[in-house]
Amino acid sequence: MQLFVNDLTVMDFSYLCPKRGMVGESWIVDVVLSGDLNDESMIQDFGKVKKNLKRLIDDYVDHKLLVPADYNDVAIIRNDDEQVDARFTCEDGRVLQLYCPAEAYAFIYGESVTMESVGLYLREVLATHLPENVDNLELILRTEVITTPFYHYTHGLKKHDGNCQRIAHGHRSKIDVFVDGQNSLESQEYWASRWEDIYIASEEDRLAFDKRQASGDVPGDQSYSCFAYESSQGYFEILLPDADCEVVTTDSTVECLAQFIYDQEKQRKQGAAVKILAYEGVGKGALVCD
Ligand SMILES: Nc1nc2c(c(=O)[nH]1)N=C([C@H](O)[C@H](O)COP(=O)(O)OP(=O)(O)OP(=O)(O)O)CN2
Repeated sequence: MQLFVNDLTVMDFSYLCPKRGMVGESWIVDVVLSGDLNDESMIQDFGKVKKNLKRLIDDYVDHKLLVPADYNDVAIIRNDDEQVDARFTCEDGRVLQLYCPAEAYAFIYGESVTMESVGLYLREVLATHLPENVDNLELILRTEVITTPFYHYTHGLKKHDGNCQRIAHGHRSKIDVFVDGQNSLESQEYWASRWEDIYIASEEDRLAFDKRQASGDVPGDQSYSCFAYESSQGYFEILLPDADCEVVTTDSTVECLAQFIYDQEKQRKQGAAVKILAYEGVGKGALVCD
């Protein structure tokens, strides 16, 4: 007998990719449990499946930076104070470096982070938390079907009192733009291109290179920026190429990003009526209009 739960949760995270750099993602999780019926004539109470498995997925992947532990150009140094220094060099030589509390990362076996490698990692964790009558668990990871332009972004919300304060977590997000009441595919494509695999930083978090806590030089081949902040989970620092960043003068909540896109579109469309629906992952976001 099998029990399924679709849309168990959405994992919002970022990962380091040899080709793309830092990629924000939102993956929907479905689960299938196989086993015998228990005393309640259930494989497991849906309430328990949802609560327990979602908590584990939140603990092990959600809002973390996923690092492919077997990639040949990643250096990971765990310091005594539980800060982890992760320096990742992409195939084209770009360096991405983070210096964050250990719980901000998940180290995934394999040379790259894929649905398959994350599925194996999670399955191993979840399998040890199943009741005795359940003998197998299948995880299905998938992305939202989006038929219009979308982008992948990574950010951190230093003022958030939960895990969104982690400096490198992200989302795969749809963007809807209406100009004079009409859907503007041109604007949507513009933002999907501008924010393809982007890191969104706040100007006030910029850190001078000589104040960095992470080890290693700033590469000299292209221009880099460093951003850092202290929040309730600890000290977070990131170094990355300027070409991979959008630096805003506000926080990067979805409300602020919708306003940023709105302001830019008002300039691009020279006074036309503009309406923006900016998403943060799946099924939620902020709306700004005239
Ligand atoms: N009003 C806003 N609330 C939150 C924002 C925001 O921009 N505006 N942003 C965040 C975080 O960035 C976070 O990544 C959002 O993720 P979410 O999955 O919604 O958060 P939870 O894990 O708490 O929700 P689950 O349903 O458990 O996945 C937070 N809030």
